[in-house]
Amino acid sequence: MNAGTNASGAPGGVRTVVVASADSSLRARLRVSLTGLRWQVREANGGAEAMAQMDMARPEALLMDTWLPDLEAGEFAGLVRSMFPAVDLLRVDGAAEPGGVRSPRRNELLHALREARDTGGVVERVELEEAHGLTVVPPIRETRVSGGGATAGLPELVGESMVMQDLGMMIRLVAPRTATVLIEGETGTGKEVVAKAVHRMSARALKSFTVLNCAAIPESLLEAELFGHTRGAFTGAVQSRTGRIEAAHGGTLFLDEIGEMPLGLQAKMLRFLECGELQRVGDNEVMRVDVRVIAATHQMLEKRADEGTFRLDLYHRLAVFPLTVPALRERAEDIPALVEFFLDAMGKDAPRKRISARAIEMLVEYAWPGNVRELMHVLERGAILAGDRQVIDEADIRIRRRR
Ligand SMILES: Nc1ncnc2c1ncn2[C@@H]1O[C@H](COP(=O)(O)OP(=O)(O)OP(=O)(O)O)[C@@H](O)[C@H]1O
Repeated sequence: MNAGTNASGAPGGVRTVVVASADSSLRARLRVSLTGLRWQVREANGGAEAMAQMDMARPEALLMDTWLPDLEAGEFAGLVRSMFPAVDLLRVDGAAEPGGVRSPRRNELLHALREARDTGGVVERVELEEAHGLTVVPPIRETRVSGGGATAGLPELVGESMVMQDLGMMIRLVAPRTATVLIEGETGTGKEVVAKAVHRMSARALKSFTVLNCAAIPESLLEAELFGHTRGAFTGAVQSRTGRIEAAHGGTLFLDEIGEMPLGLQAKMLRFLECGELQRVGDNEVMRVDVRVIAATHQMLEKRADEGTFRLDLYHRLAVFPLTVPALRERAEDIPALVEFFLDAMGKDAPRKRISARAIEMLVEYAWPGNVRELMHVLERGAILAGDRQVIDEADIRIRRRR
């Protein structure tokens, strides 16, 4: 990211402003006023899109609505402050976010805001909505919301702990962009769930989500599996084959256990990530494909890179936007919600079971080395052990060791 710069990327020194609002008529009015004042306007209908615009356009100022559909406004403002400290951040109600820089042309921005309001702006919009019983734009909330907060819109990711809310917010920020994502976390924490969520919330959502587990394929076959091969390229290659990268064209490729990729193949992967070009094994022809890569690892890749067992350049290329999925023991408060989620899921095939308070206590106290996957299996086993009883109790919970 081009964090911390406000040098306008626009030609000829034209100043750029990003307008972040879900209200298209407000954006249109602001565009008219600001263009008249010789500002180049970049519009965004939510926080994630605004971050992408800021990254590309390096604006001098950001005008943000007091409510955004995807990110809590106070949190969004905090993120902008930390990533783009030199940007003048103003709310559309004319209030400046405290503590930030002031654009030399702040007065022009305030003038444009006033004009936009006078021509059917914020105040009238609220009045109109109230009069018609429509949703009223809520005031800016500076505190973190729980239950429907940052993980709202991510139904596949159960958990409302702070760490999961932070993760939810990062997912929503990166999803609409093309950046490569590296997901780190212990085994069973939900790295694949996170990768799918990034894909689902991206513009590629209707295209394929292709998974390749680098640890599950023998080293000798991995290159051909990823890049494809021509007929006769190697012994046993009786016909040509499309690789997973090519097959994922237009969509997302999820490379699980990327740390297991052999060093030689890492160089080829880096070339692909840098220029989007690939060659099938045994082929001279170069193909261009458009694939977003999301990689995951349970290993400390940076440490592996320092030790020389993983290419440092590939690590940096993958980790353009790193996401860390927290271990379950770091968010034990999510366990009751996860338990209900899994009991609901199991209740689709068999009578839905409940769980006793003491059993929940045991689950909350346990350290979960296998994370969410282990929790799911412990519950499945508990449900079987409970037999005809409707309630899973302490005796049905078989866990290997306590904290
Ligand atoms: N936050 C979550 N909410 C609901 N289900 C989850 C969550 N996290 C993980 N799961 C479930 O737990 C199981 C393991 O998740 P997943 O396969 O994504 O983990 P992983 O980190 O990719 O594992 P590995 O390191 O073994 O590849 C899956 O069945 C997944 O659906």
